[in-house]
Amino acid sequence: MKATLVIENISNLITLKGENKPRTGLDMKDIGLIKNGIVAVDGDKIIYVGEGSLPSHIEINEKTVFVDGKDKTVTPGLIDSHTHLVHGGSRENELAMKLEGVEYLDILKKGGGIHSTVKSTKEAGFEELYEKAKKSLDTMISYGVTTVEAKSGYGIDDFDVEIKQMDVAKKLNENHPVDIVSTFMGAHAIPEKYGDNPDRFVDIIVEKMVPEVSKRKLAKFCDVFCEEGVFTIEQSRKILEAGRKYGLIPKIHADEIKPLGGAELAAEINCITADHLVAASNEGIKKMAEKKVIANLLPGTSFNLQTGKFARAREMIEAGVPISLSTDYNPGSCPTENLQLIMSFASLIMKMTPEEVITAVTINGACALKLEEEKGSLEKGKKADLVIFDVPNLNYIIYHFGINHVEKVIKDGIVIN
Ligand SMILES: N=CN[C@@H](CCC(=O)O)C(=O)O
Ligand SMILES: [Zn+2]
Repeated sequence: MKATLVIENISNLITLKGENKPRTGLDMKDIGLIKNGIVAVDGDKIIYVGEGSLPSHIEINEKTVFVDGKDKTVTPGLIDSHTHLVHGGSRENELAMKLEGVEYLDILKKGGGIHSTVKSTKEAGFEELYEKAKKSLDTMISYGVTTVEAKSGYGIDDFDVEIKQMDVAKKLNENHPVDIVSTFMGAHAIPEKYGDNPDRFVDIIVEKMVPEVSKRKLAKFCDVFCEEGVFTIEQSRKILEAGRKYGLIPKIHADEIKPLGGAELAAEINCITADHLVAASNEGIKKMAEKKVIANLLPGTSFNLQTGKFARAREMIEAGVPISLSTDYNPGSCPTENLQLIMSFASLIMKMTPEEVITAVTINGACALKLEEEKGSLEKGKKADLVIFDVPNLNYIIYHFGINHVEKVIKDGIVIN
């Protein structure tokens, strides 16, 4: 077996090795740490992970690239499994309102918030959206993110705009080193013209949009903003079940602000993830644990919305719910691409340990995107997506917060920076 790339003398090699399934409870602390580790890669795949030097069956030659990992911490490529990557415009105009205490759902009700980004996304051409999202991806990869989920949802009833967003994501996936997984989220807000009859819009999503998205293979997942004043539990169930019928795996924005029962619904219909969950009930948490629905937590959103309320990560972990963590990058409720900052919030505010945090943004993030067979841990046969952090240990990444600790990213076996 020949190695095209070897990362050697790694002071802290965090492999996350283990079963390819969502990690829960104490398993979230088991990060497969190897001191003085070594990783060998052939092309875009890992061929060896171990301690010390390479075994004799791994050949090297003059073309093999060597990277020194002394005093570094190496992890699998980070996975940001909840973003609204492709959108037009920005919403810093909402800051003054937020500082005055106007709530997120009230801004939305008045035709701002998501509706204002719907307008900007409609006005932006394909190239403009592409370049803007590309810039965000460049930032994300510089922070160690090698796989990103991207939702539509700023076209809502304008299906051409929904398709434009997913086409941009598709082209970026082809051209940019970061892997992008698409989610159809036409059910992101009730369009003004359906204000009196939201069920009519639900029917359009179910009867027209979902079959077309599936036919054109534009998305892997289907998502709904299940929230007071947005989509009800019944409407969400209807949309997600229609999605599943057409091969789109269900995800749900659940109990972000009001405890509507989104967590319970996620368990009932076996969503792969329920996201946000700030207001999730005890019963919802219990049911998610039973069904092993991943809680995709987004503490950057709580921080930015200034509600002072964060998802109950500790109770979820103790109940046996698998946790992933994401930025929720979007222009309104969480305008940041920085997943390392989210990792610090998860620990400093939601009291997750550094081990639980790294599990949440690697193997559990991979599970949140159903990519666990190829990503999320450093093991033979998996994709050679790795991050070299210029830090003496894992705790340092979390503790020394707000700056970028990445020294190099390796994507598909290629050293990016
Ligand atoms: N809550 C709904 N959707 C996004 C926000 C989108 C926006 O405000 O533009 C979220 O996950 O936070
Ligand atoms: Zn979201």
